[in-house]
Amino acid sequence: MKRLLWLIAGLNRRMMKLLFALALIAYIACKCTHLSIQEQGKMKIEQRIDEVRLCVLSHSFSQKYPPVKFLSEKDRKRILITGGAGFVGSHLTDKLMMDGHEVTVVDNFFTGRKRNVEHWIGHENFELINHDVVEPLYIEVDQIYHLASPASPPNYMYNPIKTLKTNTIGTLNMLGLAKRVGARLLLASTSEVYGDPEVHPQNEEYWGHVNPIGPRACYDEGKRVAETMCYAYMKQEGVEVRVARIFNTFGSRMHMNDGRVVSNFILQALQGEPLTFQLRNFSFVQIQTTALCELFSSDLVNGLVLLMNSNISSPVNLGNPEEHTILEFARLIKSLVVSRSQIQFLPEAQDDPQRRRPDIRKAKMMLGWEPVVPLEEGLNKTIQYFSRELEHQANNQYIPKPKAARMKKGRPRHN
Ligand SMILES: O=c1ccn([C@@H]2O[C@H](COP(=O)(O)OP(=O)(O)O[C@H]3OC[C@@H](O)[C@H](O)[C@H]3O)[C@@H](O)[C@H]2O)c(=O)[nH]1
Repeated sequence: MKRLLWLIAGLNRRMMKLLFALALIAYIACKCTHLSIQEQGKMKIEQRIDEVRLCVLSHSFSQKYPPVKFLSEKDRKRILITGGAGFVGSHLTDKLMMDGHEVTVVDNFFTGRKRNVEHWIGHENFELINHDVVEPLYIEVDQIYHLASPASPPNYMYNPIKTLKTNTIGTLNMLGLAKRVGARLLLASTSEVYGDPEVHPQNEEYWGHVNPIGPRACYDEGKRVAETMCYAYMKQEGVEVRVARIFNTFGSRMHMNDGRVVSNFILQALQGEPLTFQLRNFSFVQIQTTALCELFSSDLVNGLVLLMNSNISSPVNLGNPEEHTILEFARLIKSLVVSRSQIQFLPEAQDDPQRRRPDIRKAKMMLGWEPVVPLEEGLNKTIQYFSRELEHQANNQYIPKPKAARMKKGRPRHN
């Protein structure tokens, strides 16, 4: 009996050990399975992140940018364009990007628009900064194209104090930057420094005829003092400067509300509105003879790049010397658009220059530059652009109205 009890006890011990071992295995197995579920989950998340990353990367690789030339480190420049999202600035951005440079666009989006440069966003050579040049800027660059300023009369007259600040403090800030980093600065000046000229055509030696207290003075005098600042920095601090005196320019990416004559006429013709022709007196002679010179934007951009990379530090006129009467412009635009719009004669605004035509002999001789785009071709491209813009706006339920040039009165906002 004793033996039997001992045998049972022995068996129980063995059973106990066996059971204990089984429990231990089960516990470990359970733990392991639990860990692997967690790990599997973690792996799954990591896998998902990798997939998304891959998707983003492949998207950015497959994103179509306009073709960009490859430039070696030595030839590739770091270029700042102030006002680079505007009408002229964005075309300049396109050219410099396609030439293979690194371009930083600075714009406060008063008249510039992201849409003008959105096709470069994400490109490794491109950067867009929302910044007002009235505030200092600290970046490393080799060249500065200083274009930031409203350029059309209704826009620069909208807030004259701001226009003055942009052209004075803004230019000082950019010249300070150029001095600090040893960059060359090109100022986008204007034919408006000649005011209402008493000589015709205007060459770069002419000092101008500007009313310092008139409605155009914020821009005219602002640009005149900007030029003065450039030459003070050149003489006193050795900053390399280039000054382009830009005459009337038109082209795609002009703002719908720009208010200059070509964009107004095109928009009015496309919308079947009367073409607003502004005149000092409505005599037959004036209607037939009031003349206009208009440069197409791609010609201007080529001139700006040639000037920047030249050794000419004195001012250079960039404009189209080909004169057409405003009536010719109106008729040509009407026929290209096939529009039934009438021509409406409006009284001329105060201080409008009577006649301006660039003498471009200096640019021809020293830069080998002259306009090459025929008027009709430039107008057709601009008309196509405005048609597309109108379509886009209509899809967004917004019908823009051309701005009646210089008729604006009232107290503008000041900041
Ligand atoms: O709707 C309009 C607008 C303008 N005009 C006339 O067209 C002529 C040109 O006017 P714009 O508004 O196009 O341009 P402005 O010549 O006055 O100024 C321009 O000149 C040089 C550039 O540097 C500047 O960007 C811009 O201010 C003026 O005689 C003006 O009275 C019209 O007949 N109808």
